[in-house]
Amino acid sequence: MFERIALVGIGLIGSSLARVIRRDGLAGTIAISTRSSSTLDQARELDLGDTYHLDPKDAVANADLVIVSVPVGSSGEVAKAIGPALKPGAILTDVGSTKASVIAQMAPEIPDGVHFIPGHPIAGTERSGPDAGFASLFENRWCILTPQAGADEAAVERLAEFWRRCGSNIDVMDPNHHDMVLAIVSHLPHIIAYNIVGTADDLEAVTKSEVIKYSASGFRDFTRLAASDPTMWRDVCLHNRDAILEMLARFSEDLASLQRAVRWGDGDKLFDLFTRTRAIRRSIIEAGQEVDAPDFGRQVVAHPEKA
Ligand SMILES: NC(=O)C1=CN([C@@H]2O[C@H](COP(=O)(O)OP(=O)(O)OC[C@H]3O[C@@H](n4cnc5c(N)ncnc54)[C@H](O)[C@@H]3O)[C@@H](O)[C@H]2O)C=CC1
Ligand SMILES: O=C(O)C(=O)Cc1ccc(O)cc1
Repeated sequence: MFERIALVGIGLIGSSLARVIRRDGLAGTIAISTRSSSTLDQARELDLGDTYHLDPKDAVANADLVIVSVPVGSSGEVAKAIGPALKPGAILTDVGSTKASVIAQMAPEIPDGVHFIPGHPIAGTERSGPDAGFASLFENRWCILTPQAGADEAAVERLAEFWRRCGSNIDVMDPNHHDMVLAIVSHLPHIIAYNIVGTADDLEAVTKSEVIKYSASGFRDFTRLAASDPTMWRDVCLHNRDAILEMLARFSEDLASLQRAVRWGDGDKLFDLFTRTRAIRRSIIEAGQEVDAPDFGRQVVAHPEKA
């Protein structure tokens, strides 16, 4: 699909892209760049690309697709570094979990003639680093593109086709809407998981050992999310602040109402809520979304659009 693809950042997402691009022959050459030489060495040992560069300018020069896969707080710094080296007509995209902030950081650094089309694959795990990636990560998952008004339609379609070739379905969305939706479906669940595991960790040592011993009982599911990369999630919290605060406010109100139902023994209220939420999981399964994390055994049902 592309002569040369440059991957800036080669962690879980960058290395999964490298693997699927190589497996399916989506590029003539894969150029890899990352900040630390030890991570770059790791990528080389894993044979993820064709050329390896500590200076991202060397990776993006002559690339017709550049994919930035770094924590969202580093997007501006990366854009500043690569901006002057980007080829006119190239497509520049990212995979960041927040979109308005990434656009605000990157757009001013992009020269005219380069097609900047932000993106976000809704696919991942709690693992990080070049050895965590796998080629099938994006299969049957959504990838959201948030092009700015006036973006070149042919370039948007070319990027959409790239993601389809990686196995994903495409949605196009306004960046602020993206940030609001992702705050509730992804950012809040991670914050809640970090919080509950942190609360358990604050308990006395004796209780803590019981927490580990009996972790099969619900707590375990939270520990997977709470094991996610601290840098990535610090940046998500700092860069989707308003939407996360809005969702946390609603969450806290609902939690207070649940607390009241427990205190006053309002069984009907509890039963009604638990019945409503059970139906949500059923609809996720019916929509063909994966319901278990890869480590716990994948249950993937073909997406209806693809079936
Ligand atoms: N982990 C996940 O499940 C998902 C993550 N994302 C987004 O993808 C992006 C990357 O996340 P992961 O691959 O999971 O992270 P990761 O921690 O596995 O990899 C991050 C990579 O970026 C590099 N890096 C960090 N700062 C850099 C800089 N200033 N210049 C150059 N390279 C730099 C690191 O060396 C590493 O190679 C993040 O923006 C995240 O929000 C999107 C979807 C899912
Ligand atoms: O591991 C999980 O359950 C995830 O939720 C993965 C994930 C993390 C961040 C994203 O922006 C998208 C997907």
